[in-house]
Amino acid sequence: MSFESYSENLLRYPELGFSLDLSRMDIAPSFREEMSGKVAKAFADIKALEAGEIANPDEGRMVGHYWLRNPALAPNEQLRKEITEPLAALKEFASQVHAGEIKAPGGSHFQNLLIVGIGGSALGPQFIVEALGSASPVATYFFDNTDPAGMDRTLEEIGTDLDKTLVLVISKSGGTPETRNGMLEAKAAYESHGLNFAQHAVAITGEDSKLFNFAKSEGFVEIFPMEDWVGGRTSVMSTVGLVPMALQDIDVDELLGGAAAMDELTRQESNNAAMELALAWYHEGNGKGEKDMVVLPYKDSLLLMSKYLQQLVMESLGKELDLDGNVVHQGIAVYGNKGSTDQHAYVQQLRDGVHNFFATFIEVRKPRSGESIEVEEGVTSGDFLQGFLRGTRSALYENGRHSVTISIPEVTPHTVGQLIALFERAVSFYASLVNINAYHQPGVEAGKAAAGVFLDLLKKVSGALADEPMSASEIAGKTGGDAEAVYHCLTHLAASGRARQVMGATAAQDQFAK
Ligand SMILES: O=P(O)(O)OC[C@H]1O[C@](O)(CO)[C@@H](O)[C@@H]1O
Repeated sequence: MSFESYSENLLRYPELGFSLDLSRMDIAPSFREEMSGKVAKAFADIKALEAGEIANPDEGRMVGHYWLRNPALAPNEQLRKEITEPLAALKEFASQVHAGEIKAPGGSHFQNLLIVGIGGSALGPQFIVEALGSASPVATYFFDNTDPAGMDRTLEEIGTDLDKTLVLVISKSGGTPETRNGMLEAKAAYESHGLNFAQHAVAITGEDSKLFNFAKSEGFVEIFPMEDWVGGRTSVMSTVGLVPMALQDIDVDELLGGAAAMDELTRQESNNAAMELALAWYHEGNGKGEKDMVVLPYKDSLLLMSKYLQQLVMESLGKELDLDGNVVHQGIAVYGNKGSTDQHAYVQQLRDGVHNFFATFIEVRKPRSGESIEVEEGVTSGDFLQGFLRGTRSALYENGRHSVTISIPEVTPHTVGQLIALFERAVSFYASLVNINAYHQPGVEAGKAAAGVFLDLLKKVSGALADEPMSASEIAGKTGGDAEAVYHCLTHLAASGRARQVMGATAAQDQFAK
């Protein structure tokens, strides 16, 4: 590839030190021409969304995450207040915690945070603390699952410091079972140490949700609001992400400022990094997600970026129906870890194996804050990191595998804000290009409903166990439900010490008793 061609395909925002290199995507100039109608519609759509249109028609909701970093954009005064008042309150709360004006009931400063949440109510805070929290005055722990062993492990890590640990229970809906369970497990742990849970707990949730009412009645230290016009996966710049950030002493204004700057630059109709990224995704996957997105940040602190983007992209774009009700089965699969570590894991397949992906390299130009030693004559560890990034990009391209390279000067609240905004806006644009609603998640409900069916059956199966051993089919005869579903309940009860299992030659011949 000629240098001219690289240069023509390198989009730069010099004021941010940001660039987006699309040269290795091999997009013919005619493609933009072909897409011009869809692109014009996507610009009109995002304008309407930012003006407060019901952009999430299924849920009848506005989509307001772009207002969070520019409240002046919000369509009315009430909405502006819903952004600015909690922002001022959370900063004040964090400064009171840091000053020891709000402290643990025993009199110590809060030294730890335990964040209880899942999906969009955990991934943003997890990504942020990993990227920016190295100098934080508090240690942060998470319950982001209903795995009892995982919670036990986290509690063991906190150890005897539970009395100095502030719990943030985060749930927009306030009714997510995993989060409810995590909160109840945390409460039980506090009580087993003779501590009052509510006096160590803060809720971040929608007004009048189950969690809101629980927090009110128990007397939590504080409740921060979460508005229905902010989706979980785009909530990191709402109270969901900013309360933890402020407590971790990470500059929230810088994060918001970085996002606002990227928003502004990606409102323009030319030199628009978010639109170019969305078009590149469309081109690569034929507008049908035929290629997976492999995210490779060459910086350890951005390790969780692929996980964060996985939810943002896959929950937003993975849809069965388009906005006209046609079955489209849209989506883009996202996975990744970090470079150059993955060079020694799956890059072998990327280079030589099944060709079902494109790579997204994230380059952080500044290697480290201090001086570097030479690991070989004239060469530092950072030179190696850069060498591996450049080398992998070239090696992939030589074998016909495309890549995008996003470059930022260093990992700061401002640049992380830019990256989040870039991908949020690329998702908004891509959703318009393929005509889907990026802001609902009907598929998640199917799994939740099925889990409810399992739990109901589990209770019946547990009640039907007797001293006399029976097979799964015999128990199914008493409880209803199909024998396989009953069998899964029985093996789970046996594994958790609530049933006895006598193995037969086959699953159908296994016997179960009380
Ligand atoms: O904040 P909540 O309501 O607990 O929801 C947690 C997550 O669950 C989902 O609704 C579905 O996975 C996500 O969209 C959301 O971020």
